[in-house]
Amino acid sequence: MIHNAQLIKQGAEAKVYLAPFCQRQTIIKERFTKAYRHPTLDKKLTSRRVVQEARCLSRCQKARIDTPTVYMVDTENYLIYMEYIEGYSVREYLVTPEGQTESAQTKVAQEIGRALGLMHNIDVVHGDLTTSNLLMRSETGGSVVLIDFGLSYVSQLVEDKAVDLYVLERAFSSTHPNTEAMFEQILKAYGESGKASKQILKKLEDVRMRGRKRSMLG
Ligand SMILES: Nc1ncnc2c1ncn2[C@@H]1O[C@H](COP(=O)(O)OP(=O)(O)OP(=O)(O)O)[C@@H](O)[C@H]1O
Repeated sequence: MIHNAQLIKQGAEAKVYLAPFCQRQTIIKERFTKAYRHPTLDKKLTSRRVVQEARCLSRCQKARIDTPTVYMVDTENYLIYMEYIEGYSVREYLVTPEGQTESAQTKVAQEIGRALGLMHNIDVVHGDLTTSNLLMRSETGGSVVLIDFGLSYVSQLVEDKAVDLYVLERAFSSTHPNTEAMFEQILKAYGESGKASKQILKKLEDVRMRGRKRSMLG
């Protein structure tokens, strides 16, 4: 690992470091290999996931969706070097109500909805939308950046995109009480910026219904 790297998150699947690289602070995400898998298969699967994550990040960036710029991919060591976003997460923003105005919250919701609409337009499904995976750039006064494409993939399916939104809705309702109105604003902005967004929002109603049935059945 790079000299002076500081571990900032140790997850179940990856370690995330902050380290100087080419004279700037850089995020280095390192995926683990799994000891229980056959070594050859494991190498293949782990490097495939690294490539998939980097590809989805680059695909978003090409479409001008604010995501960390990928500087380098090292498939031998399962590393992605990417831009460090100085800022805070939407989760942190929402749990610190001081200084939050209604209009500022509306702006954040509109940016999230727009970013998700654009991402789904290019058929990227994030796969793990939570308020921790939405960062706000300090530099620009809090514009929204999408991060953690570790579970992302390319799909044209309306169902996959609706489930993506549903995952975020559940994250909002379980982590942030009284944010139903904000989530509605996210969906409104999403509806205005996505190509097939009306169809996807319709599908979201079915996905919600299934979710409710499942929780009723326990
Ligand atoms: N580009 C970035 N800029 C700033 N902070 C970042 C960046 N990427 C990740 N982080 C920080 O590191 C944390 C963990 O990163 P990430 O969510 O990508 O990893 P993970 O959840 O462990 O990975 P995965 O879900 O792919 O297994 C984030 O919540 C965020 O705080």
